[in-house]
Amino acid sequence: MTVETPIPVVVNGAAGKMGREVIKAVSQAEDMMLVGAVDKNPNYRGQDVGEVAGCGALEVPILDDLESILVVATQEQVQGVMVDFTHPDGVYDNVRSAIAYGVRPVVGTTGLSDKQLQELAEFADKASTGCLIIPNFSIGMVLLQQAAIQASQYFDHVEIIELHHNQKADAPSGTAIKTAQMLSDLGKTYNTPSVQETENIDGSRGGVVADNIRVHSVRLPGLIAHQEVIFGAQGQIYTLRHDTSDRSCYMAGVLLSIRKVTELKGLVYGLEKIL
Ligand SMILES: NC(=O)C1=CN([C@@H]2O[C@H](COP(=O)(O)OP(=O)(O)OC[C@H]3O[C@@H](n4cnc5c(N)ncnc54)[C@H](OP(=O)(O)O)[C@@H]3O)[C@@H](O)[C@H]2O)C=CC1
Ligand SMILES: O=C(O)C1=N[C@H](C(=O)O)C[C@H](O)C1
Repeated sequence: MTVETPIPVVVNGAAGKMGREVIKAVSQAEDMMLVGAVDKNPNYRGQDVGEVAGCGALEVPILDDLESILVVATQEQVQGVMVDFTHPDGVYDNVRSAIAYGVRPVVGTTGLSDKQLQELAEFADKASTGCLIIPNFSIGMVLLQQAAIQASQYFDHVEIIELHHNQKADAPSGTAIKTAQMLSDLGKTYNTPSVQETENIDGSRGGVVADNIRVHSVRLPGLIAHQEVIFGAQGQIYTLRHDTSDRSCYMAGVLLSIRKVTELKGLVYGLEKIL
């Protein structure tokens, strides 16, 4: 029996809410090896990432220089993977750096613009490197999106409400944008207005994401991540809802993505494409 060489994994944003979950999941995966932990938060610099994540010492310190850790990843026998859960402001540069060093990005960070996604796709293509950008790693959200696509065959009116904790930097959520894009890609015309609307308070009708599909963003302490897709027709409402109660729900998708990205060439956007 041949024993496969473990996939070297760098976690960027390792001290954050998602980063800590990824550290726990990767350190327990037998086919992965944690080779580096990066975070810009100075409070954690030099600390053992396993201690910070709450899973016991892993002998991997949290550092703040991504490029030096990417160099470490390139010295392993097999091509490494960088998992990024950082911030919308830094993720584009992080992905460029990883690809430039030949380390494959698995990106959970949201907030990349369409232009940035396009540029990263071109960069990954040129480098012939796999890159996964996944706005939502939970299977429940993939199922919700599939149900929404099915429902849109029968409903012409739809709006999205996404609700998140109030530490979230970007609005609307990456998941809501992706959901609206998936519905828009079906080529239908949604939400034809039946009256001339006036928005007396700016923003009260939400933001139009794609093809006249509106997204409403709620931010409150006590929430984690929730989304409703509400379809309406004469005399009936059909509501699809997904709720997360623990960030561990994303880890099966993250581990699958780390394994799959090593087989890809070019950028893939969305968990549904690799299931
Ligand atoms: N795809 C998915 O399924 C999911 C995606 N997300 C997304 O992941 C991202 C992170 O979320 P979350 O973990 O809740 O956020 P947190 O703020 O809890 O964690 C982010 C961590 O990254 C650090 N950081 C910020 N910028 C950089 C950078 N340029 N380089 C390295 N480290 C950096 C932060 O430091 P500091 O605290 O100093 O800013 C913080 O420690 C968000 O975009 C969120 O929307 C979240 C959940 C699921
Ligand atoms: O910030 C979060 O928490 C989440 N962000 C992602 C998004 O913007 O869609 C995924 C999930 O909703 C949690």
